Amino acid sequence: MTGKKANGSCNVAKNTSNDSDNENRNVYYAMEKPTYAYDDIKAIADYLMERTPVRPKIGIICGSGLNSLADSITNTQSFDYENIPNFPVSTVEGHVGRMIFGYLENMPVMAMQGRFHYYEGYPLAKCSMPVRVMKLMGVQYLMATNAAGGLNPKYKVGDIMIMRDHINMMGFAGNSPLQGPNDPRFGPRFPPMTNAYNAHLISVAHKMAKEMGISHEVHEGVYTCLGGPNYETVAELKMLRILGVDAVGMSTVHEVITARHCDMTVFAFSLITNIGALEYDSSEDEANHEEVVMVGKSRQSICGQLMCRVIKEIAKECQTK
Ligand SMILES: O=P(O)(O)O[C@H]1O[C@H](CO)[C@@H](O)[C@H]1O
Ligand SMILES: Nc1nc2[nH]cnc2c(=O)[nH]1
Repeated sequence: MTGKKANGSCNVAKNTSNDSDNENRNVYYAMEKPTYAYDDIKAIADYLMERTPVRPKIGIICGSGLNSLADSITNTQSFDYENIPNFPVSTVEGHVGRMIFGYLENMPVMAMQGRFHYYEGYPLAKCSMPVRVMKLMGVQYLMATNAAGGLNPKYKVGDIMIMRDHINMMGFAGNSPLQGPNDPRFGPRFPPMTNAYNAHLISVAHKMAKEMGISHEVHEGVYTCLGGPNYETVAELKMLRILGVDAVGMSTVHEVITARHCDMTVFAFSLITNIGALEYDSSEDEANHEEVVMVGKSRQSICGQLMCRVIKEIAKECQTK
């Protein structure tokens, strides 16, 4: 099954016409609602569960240009974000704006083709709200991907950085997806982040990279998320490097915090789509989103293979449990 037709009922939307007035209203509506209470999120999860028989164990978030990570999913059913009541909409090129349900390596999965970013105007809690929808649908593992600028001098464009850790720069400034009243049905008020990224899955990913013969282009490092949408200045990049950042982007950290808060196991990686310019005269090195999306598209097959192999290992482990 593919798409809205197979689903039959996922066209039950706030707006059924797609003229630009309605589109604008949808965007406005999605931005208007600043936070989601447990019941709001449960209503979204219920809406989806009433329309798909898939009970996902793994949630995937596709980064910029990485939509086709979801292409290997079989028996798919998809829901455009704009047709899911109270769901935000994707406004960034390279983010399709669709939730796919189906099976990967025999594991039931749901995949977001398109995520939400702070710079789009959404508060962090809203950016990562879909992670809580995943949780309420039964997801135990979050696999997040992103496009990022490389800061570690060993990294080259097209390399993959398995996320070992992150530095929550936006958190330093008092901005967190967990800000506001805590609902203990999701998790504790003060969740630890020491082991945010699952060490076992990191070692599985290295093993898989070795089997694929791509170990030389797969690294392990520290990611940071800045608010964007502008890319960094030279001074900012130099500072981030001193702080121990290997790759910089505008996403993922809030999703991971939200996932760990509700006790999901997290695996994440960055595709290095550009190299952060540490010199003023290197104008040809200036980051641009077209290049980011293009590199994403050119490397999505290899990223997809790595992800599928990690999922295959999770599937094996789930069978023996
Ligand atoms: O993190 P993802 O969504 O992959 O996208 C990254 O690429 C975009 C900038 O080119 C930003 O949105 C940044 O976060
Ligand atoms: N902040 C940031 N996000 C990115 N996403 C892809 N490349 C970059 C980058 O260089 N900086």
